[in-house]
Amino acid sequence: YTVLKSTLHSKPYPPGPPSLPILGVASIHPRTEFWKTYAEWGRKYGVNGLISFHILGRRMAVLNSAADAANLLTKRSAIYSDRPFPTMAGLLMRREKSIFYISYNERFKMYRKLMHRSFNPSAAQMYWETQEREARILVDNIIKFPESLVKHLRRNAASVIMQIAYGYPVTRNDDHFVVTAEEHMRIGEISQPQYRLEYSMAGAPGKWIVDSLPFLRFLPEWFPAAGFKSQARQWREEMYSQFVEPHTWVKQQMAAGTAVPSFTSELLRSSNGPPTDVEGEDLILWAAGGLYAAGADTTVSAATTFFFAMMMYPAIQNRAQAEVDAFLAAENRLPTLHDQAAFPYLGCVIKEVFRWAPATPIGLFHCTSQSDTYNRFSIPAKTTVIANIYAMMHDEDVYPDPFVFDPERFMGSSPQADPRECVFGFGRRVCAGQNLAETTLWIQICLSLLTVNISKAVDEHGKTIEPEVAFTTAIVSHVKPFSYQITPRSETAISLLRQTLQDVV
Ligand code: HEM
Repeated sequence: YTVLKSTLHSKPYPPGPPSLPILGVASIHPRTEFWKTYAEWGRKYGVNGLISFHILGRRMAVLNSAADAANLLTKRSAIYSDRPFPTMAGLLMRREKSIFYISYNERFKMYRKLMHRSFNPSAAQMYWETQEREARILVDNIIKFPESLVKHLRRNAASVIMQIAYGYPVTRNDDHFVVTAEEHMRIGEISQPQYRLEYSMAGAPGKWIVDSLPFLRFLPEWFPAAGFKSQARQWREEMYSQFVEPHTWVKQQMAAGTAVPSFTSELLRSSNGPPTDVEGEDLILWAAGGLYAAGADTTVSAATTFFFAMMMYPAIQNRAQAEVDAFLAAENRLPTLHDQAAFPYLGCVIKEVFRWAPATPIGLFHCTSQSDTYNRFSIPAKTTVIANIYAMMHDEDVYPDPFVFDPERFMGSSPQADPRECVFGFGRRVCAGQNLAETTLWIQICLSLLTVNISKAVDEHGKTIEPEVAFTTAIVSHVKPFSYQITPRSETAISLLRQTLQDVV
């Protein structure tokens, strides 16, 4: 059908790898780190990296260059700002109001307005105290229990997000709200049904026959082969209650006069926010509900990459530590988010963390709302459009020696392009929490550099264990588990840290 359509078209689709009728590239599509394959296909078959292909009839276009992403996703955002909407994980689970799935419509614009009001760089300063306090708790935990580094990073990200979204402090690893939010991410909030991804029970390809044969959705729930319908209903209800429970908690806190300022409480309270009638409240509930899935895992991925990179590049760790040590010596206090400008090298380290191993290598998929023509190619309506952020961040023309972790790229009189222009996505769907992500990471990284060293682990014969540089395949990709050693440093910084933590208690 697609082939026929292509031949009938006056303009061809962008070129792509060899493809079979019906199956498309399904048989040659890799299961892991397919962003590397997309980059390769872009070089082999593409026009400046632009390629397209289909999988089981669904047309996909991959943008391997930042220029194409800017030209289409940003400059033509009126056409390129929808999201693909899968049958099982989207339609049957009624996720059309989810910030990840919602089309580019009036309700979507309201979400973005609410998030912008609360998360723009100046408004987001209201969360700085929380981010700073949580970062101090994080570092204290890392010093005490270094073997659980990633667990601490997870708990920290969860706690920061839950406080931003609901003013809800997470004090235990088995916190009810966090456990259910994690479970629902696994079910499928940012699942992409074309792929086998970690967080995609609802979106796993081939798992739900209704994704291939959408008309089956009309079967009644009791029909023998329609088990997917009751599963969808159960997940839909569970995921909805995951949004309702913390929202209701905020309302109880507000009624009792004990609510701390948060995204939800400020909007429920604000006179110039949306009217808090049933409809307005539903908007706030769905906007806040997406924050955990969007912000927790991504932040953990970037923070873990930071520790991994510092372990792999000790000279860079030393140089970043020299900068934070000089601040401590001059000021005799711990840095806060107000001090960001005093750490130029640290700023470059963070940019390089974003570039070297982008947390979302293929971003979140966009979808065209109408057909378009780009250069001499046709991009039909309902094409899934993938920005290959990984490829853009490893483009040798933009970043020479792209696999080397080198913050100096961003220094001097002709710095290389700022990765933040790409790693947070594009156009009207660009990450709504970019500033929050950057500040959370900044304070975590700054305090970690001051207080701990990370180095490669040593085996029982005293031999250094060389870690593999390997990443998981998922919408949010993580460096694979690695051995390391963490040791405390700077007694002055640690005693200042413990002092401030006591003040908090
Ligand atoms: C290192 C951390 C993060 C990275 C790398 C990241 C990256 C991204 C990317 C690539 C997208 C998709 C953009 C597109 O479709 O073009 C996105 C969307 C989004 N992000 Fe982030 N993000 C991070 C942290 C956060 C945080 C902390 C929050 C909120 C507190 C957040 C909230 C969102 C939301 C709500 C969306 C959906 C926007 C939409 O569909 O309109 N993100 N993010």
